Amino acid sequence: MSDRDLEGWTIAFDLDGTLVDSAPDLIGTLNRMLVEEGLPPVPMESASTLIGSGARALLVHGFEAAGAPVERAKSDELFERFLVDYAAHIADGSQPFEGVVETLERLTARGAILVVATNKRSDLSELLLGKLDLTRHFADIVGPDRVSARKPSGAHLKEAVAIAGGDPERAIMVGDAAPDADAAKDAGMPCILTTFGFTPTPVEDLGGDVLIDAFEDVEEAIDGILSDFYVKRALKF
Ligand SMILES: O=C(O)COP(=O)(O)O
Ligand SMILES: [Mg+2]
Repeated sequence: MSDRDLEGWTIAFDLDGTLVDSAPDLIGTLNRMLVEEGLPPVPMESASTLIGSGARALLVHGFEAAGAPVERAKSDELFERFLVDYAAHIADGSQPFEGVVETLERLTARGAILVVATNKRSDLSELLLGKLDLTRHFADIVGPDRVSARKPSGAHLKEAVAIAGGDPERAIMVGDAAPDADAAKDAGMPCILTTFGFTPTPVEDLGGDVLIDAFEDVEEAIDGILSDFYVKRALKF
């Protein structure tokens, strides 16, 4: 096996719940919004049912969880306040999951292109990854505002891979929730799912190809997917 055996392959990573445990700051901002509205905060454990589809969805589901009218959560004014507060606290408590830096370094050394495909707005994703010193690992950071349709649409993944200079036919998705698994299916990409992320549906039921309990296991999962790919291709000839 050559040292750069992942040359020509792109790995697309989801952000929240895959690369970064961003629950403390997302739920922190949500709770400040709830308290300002005279509503009870939600417990940190509710992160898994609230995070995954972007900030607007987080606000709506958070207000629902607090028993408040969702109309209020949908207001632009509240959404703007949420974004300002979150940007100011984006890396107060958020941390990369264990093994992220080492694993991304190894994948890059093996020649893979790495890209972020997230439903978190691009500017906030850049801010968070910058503060955690993770930006240097990625060819690009692609939020929903930079593509024609967000996850669960496969367009998000295919366009993110292309923006990063990769080939969508030779790409693998790594995520933690239904929007990731569904987008991968829609794009025809193999999908690796973390079991330590945020998903209201049990991760076993999302239809991922491989589940990983630790971030560093992503490398072995990629190797398994690639060997299947090359075996199938060999059988076709
Ligand atoms: O912030 C969110 O709700 C979603 O972000 P993700 O797509 O990186 O999980
Ligand atoms: Mg996620």
